[in-house]
Parts: sequence; structure tokens; C-alpha cells
Amino acid sequence: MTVSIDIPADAARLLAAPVNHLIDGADVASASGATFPTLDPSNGEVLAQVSTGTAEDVDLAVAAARRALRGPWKDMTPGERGKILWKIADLIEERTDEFAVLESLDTGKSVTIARAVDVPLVVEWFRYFAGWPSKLEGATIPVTAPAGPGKYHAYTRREPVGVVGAIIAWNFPLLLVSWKLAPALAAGNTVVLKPAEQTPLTASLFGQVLRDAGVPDGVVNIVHGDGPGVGAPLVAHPDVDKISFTGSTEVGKEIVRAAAGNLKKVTLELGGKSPNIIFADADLAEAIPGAANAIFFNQGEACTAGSRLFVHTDVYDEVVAGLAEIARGLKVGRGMDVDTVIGPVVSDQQLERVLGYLQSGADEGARVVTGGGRHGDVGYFVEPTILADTRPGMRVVDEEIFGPVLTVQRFESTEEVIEAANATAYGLAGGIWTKDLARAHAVAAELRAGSVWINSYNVLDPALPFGGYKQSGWGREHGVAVFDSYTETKTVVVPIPLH
Ligand SMILES: NC(=O)C1=CN([C@@H]2O[C@H](COP(=O)(O)OP(=O)(O)OC[C@H]3O[C@@H](n4cnc5c(N)ncnc54)[C@H](O)[C@@H]3O)[C@@H](O)[C@H]2O)C=CC1
Ligand SMILES: O=C(O)/C=C/C=C(\O)C(=O)O
Repeated sequence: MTVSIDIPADAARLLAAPVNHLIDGADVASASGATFPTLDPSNGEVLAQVSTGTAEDVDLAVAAARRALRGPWKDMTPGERGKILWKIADLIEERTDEFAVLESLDTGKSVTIARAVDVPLVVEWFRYFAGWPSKLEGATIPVTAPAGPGKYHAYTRREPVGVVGAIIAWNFPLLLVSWKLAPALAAGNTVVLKPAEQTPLTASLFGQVLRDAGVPDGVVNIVHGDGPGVGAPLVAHPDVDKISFTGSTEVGKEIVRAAAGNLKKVTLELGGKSPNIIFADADLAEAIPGAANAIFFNQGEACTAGSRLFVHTDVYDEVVAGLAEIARGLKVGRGMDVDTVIGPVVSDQQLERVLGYLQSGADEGARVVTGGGRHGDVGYFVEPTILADTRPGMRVVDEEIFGPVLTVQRFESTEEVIEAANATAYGLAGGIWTKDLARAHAVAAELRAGSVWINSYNVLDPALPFGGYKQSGWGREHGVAVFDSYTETKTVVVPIPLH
């Protein structure tokens, strides 16, 4: 019998009222008064009405964020900022069920996974960055030119970049909020957040948490709406100092062009088509479920998804058979059913995209081992799919699908698989499964990717730098590395006369 989760009372209240913007600490409707519906991807029904932002709302939010840079936020000690970030973590943790349910309803993902993975990770992200405000140090630097040593005292300060525009995607809506806001706030910036139009709910609940945590008005502003209506004016805004973006490579390129007006800083966390390599000596009892999880986690809607599997020819048939057995056993269903593993993809548009890829794979000669089509005829469900005997040049191999679809290719030599793994426009992540750790490290060094997991996959941590080579992005998120893009370094020089 399928057990479904009930909607907690607080979450139900949020769904009943219009989901508004948060501007200068106030819950406000759009200047235009317009709204749009956010839908439940398991059945296409309306979950809530959301205010539709425009450039006018963006202007108000940016002005509030600019003012807040000069307000009480600026005068707080690093310790006070750290305490606020820790408080945000505590409040999210207390409201785990509410956040998990809203995330599941809005994205379609499993509520069980949202509760066990998404929300706890968000809490960890805020706790990790709560420790950083007091550790953002400059340096004292000895100078040689133009004067001799000892004549000048020179030091650096780490200062906030200023107003950050954070534009995020729909696959991990709350987690992406934490990836952008925790470091931005730790460094003393103020923020205008634009959630994805498909998944506005947890950002709205997060807005309530901010007030309860004592974040001063205007430090974080949230404007809902679509890319052209809200994202584009935010990127083009002359009073925004930095854009931090997670989404498609195509929009990432548009953002780079649009940010040129005031040469605002841009960091991009974009798409991927990550290789996952199983060598003949791998522990297949680990590698096969590991490869399945690498693609099917979050319905394949993960930028890091291990979507191109390379298997040594000696174990190819065994691996493909093992993967097919796992894929056939995955429970596809509503995210709100506790035993669901594969929920619907986020929207009808995403469903059409994924089905289009499945059709092109079939047309181009991929062998459908299991899955290959839509699951049911209500909601946006896709069957967990394994396409074997695929090759470069097929769209399913070359392009990011962002659904539960794995392509499998055969290889014989290490050199051959390194070349094939790197033959992609992307460079976000990769996986290597082998008992030969010397080979694993050698191959890890050759992969052109920002994260490589050995005998594991998708291990993410707030302390570990994360980002892409090639067209997977610019800059690094998480860890100390993220502060390169959330702070400006100021050099201060003063003469120190001897008398
Ligand atoms: N790197 C990642 O984690 C993600 C990658 N994708 C990839 O992108 C594909 C399409 O998904 P979409 O939702 O259409 O991604 P998208 O890149 O269009 O949307 C991501 C965010 O960018 C905003 N946006 C769209 N156009 C904009 C513009 N001109 N200026 C500023 N902001 C803009 C959207 O409103 C949303 O908040 C997916 O199938 C997947 O391949 C999608 C989501 C996340
Ligand atoms: O593994 C996780 O919990 C989260 C992964 C997030 C991404 O891969 C993403 O942002 O797409």
C-alpha cells in the first residue's frame, strides 16, 4: 500500500495565500498585480498563485539591497553575522518537514529524499558558512617597489562585492538558495534572489525564516517571475555588482553578454554531461548501484548526473544487465508517496525535452535496454531508461538531457576512455570505479572536470570547491574558493617614516 505524506499546516497556509515577493523586509505583490500559477508536476494541478515580477519590482529590490549595504548589516561584527547564519540553519532544521513537503510538491522529487538529503544539506551549508565571517582575513604584504622594504606598510582587506543577483534553477531549489546565499551573506553582501519560476515555494518559506533569524530588512530580497521578466532585468541592472547563476549553458552565455553593461562580476554553474567510468577490475557490487544512483538520483535532474557511462568491454554485459535490473525496480510515483524514488520531471516542457531525446536516441540507433518512454499519462513521469551501444555524435550522448536517461558506451583501453570521456563541451564532474587506486588517481588527473569521484559519486560538501571546466561554468562555489567571487580584495598602502 502506498503511504502519502500529509501537508503540514504551515505549508498549507503558504499554499493558500498568494506567494509574493520579499522586498525590503515586506511581503509585497507585483507592481503590475499579475500572478502566475506554480504547478504540481505529478498531475499538472495548480499548487499556488505567485506574483509575477517585472523590471519595476527588480528595481525596488535592487534599491533595497543597495540601501541595506549601508544599514545595520554593515555595522554588524563578523561574529554577529555568523550567529545569524547559524540561526537560519536552526530555523530551517526545525521546519524540515514543511520545507521537504513544499520542495516535493513543487519539484516532484521524493519527499523522503528531500527530508533526508536536500533539507539537511541546506542546514549544513548555512552552518559551514556561519564560521566564515570571522575568518575572511586579508594579508600583510612586504613591498619592494617603488620604495625599499620597511618604508611602506601594505595590507589587503576582503570586502563584500556589494549587491549580488542570485538566479537559480528548479532541480534543487532550496539547496541552491543555500549555495548562493550562505557565502554571499557570510561575506557581507546583500542579495536579490530570483528563484526558478517552476519552483518558487521553498524560497518563499525561506523568506519567512530570514525575518525570524534577524536578517535586517533589504539584506535579502526575493523577486519571483520568469527569465525574461525578472532574470534579464536583474542581470542588466547597473546597480547590481555580481550575478551568481545556476542553470543552462545557453542562458549562462546570455548572462555573460547582458552583464557587460557595467562589467558586473559573473559566476556560472551550468550544465554537464559527466562521464562515469567502470573499469574491468571494479567492485561491481558497488559500481553498478553507484552508477545507477549517479544517473537516477533526483530523476536525473542534476547538473552532476553521471549520464555518460563508459564500461570496460570485459564487464559490459554484466554491468548493463545489473543496471537494467535496478532501473526496472525503481519505484516511479508521486514525490509525496514515501516510497517513491523517481518522481515526475519538473514541467511539461521538461517532459517534452526528455521525450524528444528518447525519440532521437531511438532514431539514431541506440539500443533501449529498459524504459524509453513516458510513464503513465497523467503528470510528467519518465521511465528510468538505459540506452546501450551508444556513440559520440548521437544527441543523447552529446547533449545534456536532465532526465532519468543513461547512455552506455563500451571501451577497451585507458587511453581510449580518457579521450572519450573528455570529448564533450562540458566539464562539471566525473566518476571512476576501479580497485587500482594508482590508475584511479592517474585518470582523475586526466579528466577535464571540476569534481572527480573515485569509487563513489556525487559526494558534495560545503567545504569542497565545486564548479565546471569548459562550458560547465565560471568560478567555484563552496569552501574557501567561493570567496574569490563574493569579495573584492582591496590593497591599502601607507608610508611608515622612521621618525
Ligand atoms: N546546471 C544546472 O543545475 C541546471 C541545468 N539546467 C539545464 O537547462 C535546461 C533547461 O532548463 P531551464 O529551466 O530552461 O533552464 P534555464 O537556464 O532557462 O533557467 C534557469 C534560471 O535562469 C532564469 N533565466 C532564464 N532566462 C534568463 C535570462 N535571459 N536572464 C536571466 N535569467 C534567466 C530562469 O528563470 C531560471 O531561474 C535543462 O534541461 C538542463 O539541461 C537546468 C536547470 C539546472
Ligand atoms: O547531490 C546533491 O545532493 C545535490 C546535487 C546538486 C546538483 O547536482 C545540482 O545543482 O544540479
